[in-house]
Amino acid sequence: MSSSKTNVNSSGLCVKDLQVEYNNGQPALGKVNFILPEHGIYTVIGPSGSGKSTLLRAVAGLLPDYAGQLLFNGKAVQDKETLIGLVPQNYGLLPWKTVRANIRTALRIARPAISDKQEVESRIQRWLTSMGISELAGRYPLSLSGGQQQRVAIARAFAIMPTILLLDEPFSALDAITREALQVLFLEHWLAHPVTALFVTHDVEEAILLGQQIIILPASKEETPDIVDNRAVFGMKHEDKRSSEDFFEQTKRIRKVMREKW
Ligand SMILES: Nc1ncnc2c1ncn2[C@@H]1O[C@H](COP(=O)(O)OP(=O)(O)OP(=O)(O)O)[C@@H](O)[C@H]1O
Repeated sequence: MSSSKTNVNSSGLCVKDLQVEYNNGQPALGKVNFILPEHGIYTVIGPSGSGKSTLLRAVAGLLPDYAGQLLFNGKAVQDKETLIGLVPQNYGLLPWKTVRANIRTALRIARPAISDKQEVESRIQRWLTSMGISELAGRYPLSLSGGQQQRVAIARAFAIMPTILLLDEPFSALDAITREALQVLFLEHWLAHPVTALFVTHDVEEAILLGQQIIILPASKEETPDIVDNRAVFGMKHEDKRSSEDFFEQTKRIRKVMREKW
């Protein structure tokens, strides 16, 4: 997508001419432009080292330095009003706190205005129930399976109601069956509570199943990312996606870009 099309006044997350170099002066992320509309979800794929995590770190406000602009509804994403939720690959749970306390701590930090204890507890309970893990509330993260820990991480991310939800390969450490179950669960929750989301994955199928648009980062920092419109597949019933002609066509389209640019 060319930078001229990236209008900084658009609503949603506007990434304009974003480029990142770490201290060593090597480019970590080539020039990226896109607009993720509010309540939209885009997936990001790219080869190892192409800058997927760097892109998320920049949006999360974790990088002191970058070139370009990062705006949400016209304001800098670092603005206090923009609450960022992050679901990392390694779940990011506090091992010394129970499942319930993990979510409670996140709420206390991210949503200090919700001070009513009962409201906090009922919100935690609601999310634990909807992620199918209420019986795990008193357990510690390290006593849980990877899939269970990731359910907790997702419950926690949705519970704080972030302005932007960033997911960094959240399912890549899981076995195929658990992964597919969590894809369905995540999508159901996202459809019910469509938070503006950027979802990084290594997996082409996952990118097609979960993104309205798919941002494909190239291996070379000199090249422009490709952005593939995936609304046709995204709009289907989840169980029909994989067997559809559109899904097959998208797979071919993305693999072609991978052959040329990875
Ligand atoms: N803290 C850092 N300091 C210096 N260079 C870094 C740092 N973090 C990442 N890089 C470099 O920036 C580039 C992009 O890294 P990044 O982790 O964003 O890629 P990625 O696409 O997420 O890779 P992977 O799929 O392997 O996780 C790589 O060349 C990496 O070596």
